[in-house]
Amino acid sequence: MIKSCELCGIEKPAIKRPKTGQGICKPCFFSAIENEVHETIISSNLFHPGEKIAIGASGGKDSTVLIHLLDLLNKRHNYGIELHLLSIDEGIVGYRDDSLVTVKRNQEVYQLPLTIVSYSELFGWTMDQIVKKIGLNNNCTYCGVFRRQALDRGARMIGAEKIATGHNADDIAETVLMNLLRGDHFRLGKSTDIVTGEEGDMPRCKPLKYLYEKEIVLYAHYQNLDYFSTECVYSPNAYRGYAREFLKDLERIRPRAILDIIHSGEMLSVSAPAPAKMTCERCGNVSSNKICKACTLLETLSKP
Ligand SMILES: Nc1ncnc2c1ncn2[C@@H]1O[C@H](COP(=O)(O)OP(=O)(O)OP(=O)(O)O)[C@@H](O)[C@H]1O
Repeated sequence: MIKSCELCGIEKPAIKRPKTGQGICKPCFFSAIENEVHETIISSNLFHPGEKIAIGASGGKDSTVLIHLLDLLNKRHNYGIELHLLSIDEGIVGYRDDSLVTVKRNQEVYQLPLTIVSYSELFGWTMDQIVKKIGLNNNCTYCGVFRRQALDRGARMIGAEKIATGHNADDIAETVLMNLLRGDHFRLGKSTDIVTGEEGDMPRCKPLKYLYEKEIVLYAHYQNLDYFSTECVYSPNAYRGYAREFLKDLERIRPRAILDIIHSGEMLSVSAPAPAKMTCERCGNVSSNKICKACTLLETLSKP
């Protein structure tokens, strides 16, 4: 006898759901993903009517699924939010220029406004130039610090109230593991927050916080979404790579491990007070010190 979908009991199962192991049909899989993200948005009170949300659009699978879901759920459930795509061009030839072409195609599909800001216009350096100058050792640090500030400045430019990024459950569980291994108890406490930066003027939220990477890939595939799937041409973050491999091994044995790590992270309290937010004396952007990390890195680049 052919088994039917474990959710509706009618259709033929087409997918073994990575998160639960259930054999389900495509329509039930789509509903499960869409309802889970809606539930996350509502239970965490992520959006308010009239808000402009800048979606960090990199052209990759996560942010492409994020664009698709926010557009769909905003219409389906009348959130009353205005969506605006925001892409950061780090200046990596053969990687970001190609992924931005994908973002532009999606802008047409979803008919959403798109703003692109580049490292070169904001900082006077492209990542290609930075790598030429400093090599492949510390380049991810520069890229991460600059991207954080570029997203903030881009979102302010377009008049957004909040940034939404495509960070998924795997990304968050990896970050919990990395902070645990580093003994970084302050970041450990913050790493599972669904909204961060509320103390500053540009909060960030992660509506895909509970979605597994494998399910995002399946959703994008079965919905025929247009995304760019090449890895960055520069060396990946090695430490995160180890955490990722470990997490994948755990997931193979016990798929719930990803959610359990997130829940453990959520339960760990932070004993240290958050560093006070200041304004960088040099560039005027948000900082935890007198001079922000981006300006400090720019200073090192300007040295011969
Ligand atoms: N160049 C960029 N421009 C705009 N947003 C970005 C950019 N890079 C990353 N982001 C945002 O940060 C999120 C996490 O980025 P990360 O580098 O971890 O990429 P990822 O996990 O491969 O995500 P994606 O599949 O969306 O590229 C992305 O989903 C996106 O919302």
